[in-house]
Amino acid sequence: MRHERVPRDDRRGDQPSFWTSPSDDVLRTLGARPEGLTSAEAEKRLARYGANIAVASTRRSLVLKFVRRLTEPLIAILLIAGAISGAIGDWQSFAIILVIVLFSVSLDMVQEQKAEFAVDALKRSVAVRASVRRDGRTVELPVADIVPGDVVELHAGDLVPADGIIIGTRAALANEAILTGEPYPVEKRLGPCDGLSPADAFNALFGGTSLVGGEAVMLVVATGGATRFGAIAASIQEMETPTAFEQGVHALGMMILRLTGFLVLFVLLTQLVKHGLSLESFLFAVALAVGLTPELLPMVITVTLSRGALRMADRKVVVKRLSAIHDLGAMDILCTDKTGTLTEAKIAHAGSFGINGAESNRVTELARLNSHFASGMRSALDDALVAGTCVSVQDWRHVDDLPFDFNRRRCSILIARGNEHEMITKGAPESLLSLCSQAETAEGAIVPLDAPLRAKIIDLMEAKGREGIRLLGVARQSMAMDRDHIDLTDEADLIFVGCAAFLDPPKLSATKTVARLAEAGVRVKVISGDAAPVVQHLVETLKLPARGMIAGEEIAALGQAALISKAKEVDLFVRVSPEQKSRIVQALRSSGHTVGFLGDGINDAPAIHAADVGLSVEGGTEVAREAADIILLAPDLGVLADGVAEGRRTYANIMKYVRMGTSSNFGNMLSMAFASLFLPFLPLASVQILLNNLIYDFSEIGIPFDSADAEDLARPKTWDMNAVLRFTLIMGLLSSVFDAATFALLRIGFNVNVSEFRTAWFVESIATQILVIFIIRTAQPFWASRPHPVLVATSLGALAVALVVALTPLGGIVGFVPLPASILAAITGVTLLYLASAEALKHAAVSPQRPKKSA
Ligand SMILES: Nc1ncnc2c1ncn2[C@@H]1O[C@H](COP(=O)(O)OP(=O)(O)OP(=O)(O)O)[C@@H](O)[C@H]1O
Ligand SMILES: [Mg+2]
Repeated sequence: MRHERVPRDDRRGDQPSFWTSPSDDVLRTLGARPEGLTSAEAEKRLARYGANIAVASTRRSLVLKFVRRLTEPLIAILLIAGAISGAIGDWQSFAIILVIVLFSVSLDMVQEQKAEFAVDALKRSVAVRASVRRDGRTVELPVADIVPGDVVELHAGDLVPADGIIIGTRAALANEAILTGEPYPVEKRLGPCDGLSPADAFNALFGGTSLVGGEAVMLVVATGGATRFGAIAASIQEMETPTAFEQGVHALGMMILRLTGFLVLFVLLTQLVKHGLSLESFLFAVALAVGLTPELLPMVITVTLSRGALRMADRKVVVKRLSAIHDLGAMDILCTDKTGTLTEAKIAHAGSFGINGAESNRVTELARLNSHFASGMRSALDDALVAGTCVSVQDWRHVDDLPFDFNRRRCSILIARGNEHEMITKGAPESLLSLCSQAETAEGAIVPLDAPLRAKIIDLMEAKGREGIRLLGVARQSMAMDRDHIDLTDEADLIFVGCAAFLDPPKLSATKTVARLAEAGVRVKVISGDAAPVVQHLVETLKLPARGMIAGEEIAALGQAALISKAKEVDLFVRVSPEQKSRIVQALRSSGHTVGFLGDGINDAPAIHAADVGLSVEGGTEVAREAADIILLAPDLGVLADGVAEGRRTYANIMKYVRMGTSSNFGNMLSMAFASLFLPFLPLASVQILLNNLIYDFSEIGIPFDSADAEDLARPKTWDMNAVLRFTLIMGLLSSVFDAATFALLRIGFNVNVSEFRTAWFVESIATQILVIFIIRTAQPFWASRPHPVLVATSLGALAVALVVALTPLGGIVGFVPLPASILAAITGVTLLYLASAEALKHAAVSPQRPKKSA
């Protein structure tokens, strides 16, 4: 086996400032070649350096997860208490506790694990890939497979997959904001570089940054955890900030936890005072705490969201950040860019016109030369231009160019032919026109660009725009022969030649989608870099219900406060820069809206990042897809409206758990406190409480499958703590009243003994807890909304198991006794009465959510 020369240190590179060495030296140290590694070499290196993943996954193995759950304080105490009872001879309790605990812990875990696996597979399907030279060819590989020594080809819009040194470049511009905070792109060129600081390293690219212009070939020096900034970058990208909804659920969980703590202490104290210290009452208190803690909520949220993600995947929507599903359901404003989302992005060059409005080959020729020689970011407009043949490309030689950027909205090239030296600029026509002082006529004469001519050209452009034709202005200037470079000051005093025209058919599915969204309470706003007439025409063609328009120029003059009020009123934003896109999103968010942003370009990435829910499309640039939380695989926008419905359905189902959990927990707490005060014995043995908890958990497995009522899907929904508290108080009190009635009935009415009491109480408690789901899962009368068969099966199945355990000789193991028919009949009566009261009271408990104020 050939020994490979590779850097010694596996983790943090022993090449602290690799960019200070000449690239040949770096190639040699890495045992690499400009044409790339072979697959065999790469495989060896992968084994040695590990996958190129900046932050090792925190996902634990199944066994570790299991152990971690068993060592959670409550479960641990329970197991110890169980062991003590085993030690003093009550081995039966010990065995039962052990079985129940193991069973319920595995039940949660298996569900969670299954869901996570499925979602991980989905995420991998949209993972970032990179073009790598291997075996003398360029192949697309998952970023994780990249190793030191690899040669990676990068284009504008790509993410830089690892740290490396540039060995080839064409006007590469990198955005390193994620590392340096500097929003403006920095130029990258060949080295070596003297500066020791990475900020000086003009010849290096760093993992986590992105290429926003030009092209670069990079030799990978460090991967994964060894990258200079990779770890930071990845943690920024991967950070899942909890949504308002998750925070709400968490706050609620904490509140229940504290109440449970109080209650358990209270029960322990009353037992202590009444009966002195006993293992039994201690076990009872612990079992109670286990039963009452909302330990299932996190698992429930994961499982419900994962199921939501899987269902969305069926509709060709991949969810990268699970909690984005909530945001999608809560979203009340969707911002979208134009090309590729509202249009087909099948851009075709549809001729050109000169200053008199007549068809002009000259303009087309100049535009094509510009597209051909421009080295920066290429847009679909360039592709459309160079798709046609340009006769004179061969004659010209590239001298210099000023790449495109989204703030100038133009690019210039300097080319030479014989003794000609020409600068050609193309870009957003109205701003290009303002840089011109002369114009070229169809006959080739240069005339002054006076006010009437200027007005005529503007009229011409607006007329084309109103027909939905996109335009790029073309201007030129002859330069002195000794000029070998151009800079921004040269973009002045130009000669206007005309405009190239483009067509991009509107996406007809957008009309229906926007209508569906509007019906669902989501307002759509278009945020485009294009000109006002084009956007206006598109909006009219698609019959979008949009009002008001504002241009980037005006936005630049607005303070944030003014923008906040303006952004709410206006639906169309034109000629906006990438920074303005994200400013608009932030303004909308700060006025209380939940904002989505759908875009595909480099210029959309900041806004996608700034939104509550960032959306991109399969064909979008890598940076946009990386910034997005959700990626639409199908070009049809209809999936978006489906996604919103799915988000709301998921929300509705989680609310079912929350309601079930809070009302029964709160009710049980009150009842237990009450029982331990007034009963001469414990209302349930500890194993019975655990069994109750287990069966109840099982009954809820079906909830993520459940369908939601049309009412739940109609409006954006957000977490409302007051509504939850209101529900908890009303429904919790109701269940306590019925518990108290059952106590009284059993003790006074039937004068039962301890075992009979516990059996009857167990049956009543589990039946009411399980069956009430059919009442509270819908705001309609329960018979009007049909539950999902899986939910029916798990609920009734769990109830059947509970009844079998309690009412057959099997129950003897956990201390149950057969009940006389009269008691059974009475319990059935109480349960039915409870369900009827719950049905009657639920409208008061579920206060209808206040509709969010619309924009
Ligand atoms: N290759 C190019 N050369 C010169 N100018 C360009 C080029 N690409 C785009 N422009 C100019 O920059 C403007 C903004 O670019 P672009 O249309 O991609 O922005 P956007 O915000 O993504 O718009 P959209 O809503 O259409 O997706 C264009 O309208 C055009 O005037
Ligand atoms: Mg765009």
